[in-house]
Amino acid sequence: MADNKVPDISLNDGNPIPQLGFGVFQIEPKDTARAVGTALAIGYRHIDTAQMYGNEAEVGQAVRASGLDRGDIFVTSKLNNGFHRPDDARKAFEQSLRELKFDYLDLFLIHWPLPTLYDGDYVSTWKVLEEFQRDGRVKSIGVSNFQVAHLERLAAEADVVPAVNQIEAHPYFGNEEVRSYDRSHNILTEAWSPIAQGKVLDDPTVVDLAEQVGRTPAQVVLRWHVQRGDIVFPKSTTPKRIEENFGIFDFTLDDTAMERLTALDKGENGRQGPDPDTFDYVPS
Ligand SMILES: NC(=O)C1=CN([C@@H]2O[C@H](COP(=O)(O)OP(=O)(O)OC[C@H]3O[C@@H](n4cnc5c(N)ncnc54)[C@H](OP(=O)(O)O)[C@@H]3O)[C@@H](O)[C@H]2O)C=CC1
Ligand SMILES: O=C(O)C(=O)[C@@H](O)[C@H](O)C(=O)CO
Repeated sequence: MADNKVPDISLNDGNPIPQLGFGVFQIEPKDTARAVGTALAIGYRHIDTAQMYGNEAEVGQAVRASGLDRGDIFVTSKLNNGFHRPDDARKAFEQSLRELKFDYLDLFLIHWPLPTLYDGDYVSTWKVLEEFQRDGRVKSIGVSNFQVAHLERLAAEADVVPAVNQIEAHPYFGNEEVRSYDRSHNILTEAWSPIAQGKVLDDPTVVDLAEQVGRTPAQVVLRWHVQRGDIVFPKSTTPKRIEENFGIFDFTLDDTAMERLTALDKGENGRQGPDPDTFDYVPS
């Protein structure tokens, strides 16, 4: 059997990103260092956190406790929704570095475009991320939950093309229009909720394919994502599942299997999370 080795993908700025990472949304701060420590011990080298998750400090703690070099672990965080105004974004970014106790981040994202807030202005926010990249405190910058219209505005008004766009994607919501824009503009798609928070795992097609290839439903779905070329970072606090989700680079799905999973797409009805065109949540 082939070795299970996580490949790096080159971002449009030349920096490498491991194609599989570990997501920490909805992991309580008290459980985060243990979960991230388990992931790092298994071999994950990419962690996806956010200011909104309230667990950056514990992610930083787990990185230091791992004994690994900081430079060997790719860490992403995201600007929280209350901080789109340039001065607020500067302060919030500095707070992330303080929480993590890092002197740089590998990737920093605008978490949501919030087109109905801040007079629809995410461009001035983006220009502040360009500033962080220029001064070396973040290696790569990107966006999350940006729809095609939002990306088109950045293309027209900003200097740097986002390295990634982190969007909801899984077999029930392929998000192909945004993925297709990303692909044709050299923006790497990161698929959030890659197993739809577990909701796709008992789908009869997924179960059937898992039996055919002798893998688990989660492994089959995660493998579908990586064969589409996207980045994934499934979340789990269960050590056995953290290990299971890591084992996706030593088998392949054939074209028929890929097509059967793609055909599960329910369009907008398959979306599990908020619609980025209307989402306006700002933490109090
Ligand atoms: N940019 C954005 O707006 C968003 C980004 N994200 C990012 O994407 C990451 C992943 O998405 P997330 O929403 O957490 O959902 P996922 O699709 O990763 O699913 C996580 C859920 O699935 C369960 N699970 C994990 N692995 C398995 C398995 N092998 N078998 C069965 N069940 C399993 C987990 O349970 P348990 O923990 O109990 O094992 C948890 O309930 C987040 O952690 C975050 O980093 C997510 C949402 C929005
Ligand atoms: O997990 C994230 O990154 C999110 O943005 C979500 O928490 C999102 O805000 C949501 O699901 C709100 O219901």
